[in-house]
Amino acid sequence: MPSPCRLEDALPNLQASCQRPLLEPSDQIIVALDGMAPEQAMAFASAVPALRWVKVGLELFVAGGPAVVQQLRDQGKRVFLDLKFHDIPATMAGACRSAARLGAELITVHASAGSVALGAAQAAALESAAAVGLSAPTLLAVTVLTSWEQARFASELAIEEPLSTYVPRLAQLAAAAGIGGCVCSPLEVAALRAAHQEPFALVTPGIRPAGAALGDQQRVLTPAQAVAAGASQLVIGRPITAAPDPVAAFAACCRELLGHHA
Ligand SMILES: O=C(O)c1cc(=O)[nH]c(=O)n1[C@@H]1O[C@H](COP(=O)(O)O)[C@@H](O)[C@H]1O
Repeated sequence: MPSPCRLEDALPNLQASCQRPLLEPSDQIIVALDGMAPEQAMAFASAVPALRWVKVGLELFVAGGPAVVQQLRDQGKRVFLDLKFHDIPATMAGACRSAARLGAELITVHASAGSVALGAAQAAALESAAAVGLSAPTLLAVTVLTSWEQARFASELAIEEPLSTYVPRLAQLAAAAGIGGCVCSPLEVAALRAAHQEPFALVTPGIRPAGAALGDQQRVLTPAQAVAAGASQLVIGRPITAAPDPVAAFAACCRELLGHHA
């Protein structure tokens, strides 16, 4: 994790390279604020004005709670609250009711919770946001985590169906329950996009710029490949946040997408 000072020092370079044409790519990239204490996450976000979307995951939320979401929103950031709810219908609904009140615009649930739980979660999120005068968040159903690879998924979970049909099956379940989009590997985006047109959102983690370390990710593509396949937005964490120069790494991802749009 870089010090906020270094980020601030590097900021003019980012601003110079992030003029108007970069706005669209910077709307497509969601930076996962993992591996940071709440105060570091706040410093990171404020040091990168071109960064529009941030993801608050389990690690940051458990450490900082709902205040983290509010503080990021106060900085003008759009928040993806990624707590991956997976529970019985009543608990899923209650969790989404509370999450929607925080002003998160994207919220994750697990598709494998099933259609009753997904429907209850969706209804609760809509009702709760409306009750406090907020726009309804988009619920995203996580299909199969990008850290799974086919062979281990089959052997450990005893699910023999190929991911190439299992993931679309979960996406269909979510869409039929009224969920607004899915989280999937970029490898599955093209098939899901063929079946589910916009505005159904396809958000893809498992993004690795060419040459970046895979870490625990298994089903990956580069930023440009993921967008070319039909991803709505990309979640990128360590390739940016653990880079020697995170500001430059963010700008490089934006430029890669600009090249794709050109
Ligand atoms: O829901 C997610 O965001 C998610 C789903 C998934 O299948 N795979 C996955 O990596 N993620 C999240 O996306 C981020 C990826 O981070 P990096 O691997 O560091 O780019 C992490 O915050 C994960 O929690």
